[in-house]
Amino acid sequence: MTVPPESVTPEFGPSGSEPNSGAARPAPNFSMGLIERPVSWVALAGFMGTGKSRVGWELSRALALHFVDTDKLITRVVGKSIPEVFEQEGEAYFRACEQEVVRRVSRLDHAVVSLGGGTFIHEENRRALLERGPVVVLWATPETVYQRTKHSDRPLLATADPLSRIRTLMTEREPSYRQGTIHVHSDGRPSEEIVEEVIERLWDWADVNAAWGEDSDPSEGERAAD
Ligand SMILES: Nc1ncnc2c1ncn2[C@@H]1O[C@H](COP(=O)(O)OP(=O)(O)O)[C@@H](O)[C@H]1O
Ligand SMILES: O=C(O)C1=C[C@@H](OP(=O)(O)O)[C@@H](O)[C@H](O)C1
Ligand SMILES: [Mg+2]
Repeated sequence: MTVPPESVTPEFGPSGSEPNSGAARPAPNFSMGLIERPVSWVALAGFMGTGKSRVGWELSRALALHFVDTDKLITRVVGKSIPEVFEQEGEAYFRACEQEVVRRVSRLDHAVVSLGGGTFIHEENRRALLERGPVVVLWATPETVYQRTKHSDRPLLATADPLSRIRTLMTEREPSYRQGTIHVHSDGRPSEEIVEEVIERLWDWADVNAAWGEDSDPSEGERAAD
């Protein structure tokens, strides 16, 4: 499976109204052809509706990195929407696709990777991602998730009582999400503010990594020539 060029485009928003086009965008640190960024690879995990796709896209713009949304990549490769994949191929097939995509995105560089809500639950995925680099987990209350997803077509929430489903699934998955590297709350906050916090926390993470002498990525926490 190759990574198609479409995978670097956002999955939301009409053209001309990209979420990060406003003045509040964190200033990218460009100077004399050098880009200052805390990391050159980062993944976003968390429950459905916490903002992984949106924040990931905005973060990729702020850090001048490619953007990959694993759900988008699966729909491109399989040629079906996520609800169609679930309905026609089954959830197990979708999870197998996710595993393959995780293997591939773990080998990428210069990328922000937004995962699907279930991707980080699978232990093998979690291990591969955490070995590759920092995984930022976005959090939101069940009520926020419900408000943000109620008009969407997420197959796991297509039930008579989606809020109860959200609560149950979130409780089940919480121990896995807790294993992320950095945790950021998204309730009641504009995405620009979340992106700013994520970048600050990534700098802190990169500083600590550098202090411990880890050098899995030579551009982390340094000025990287691009
Ligand atoms: N911080 C936020 N504030 C308000 N709405 C948001 C925020 N983050 C995301 N959204 C909106 O919530 C919905 C779900 O966001 P999305 O990025 O698709 O979440 P995920 O990828 O985690 O499922 C989208 O309509 C998105 O625009
Ligand atoms: O939580 C999950 O298991 C899922 C989350 C979805 O992604 P988002 O978290 O981006 O909505 C998508 O991968 C699929 O519907 C399954
Ligand atoms: Mg998403």
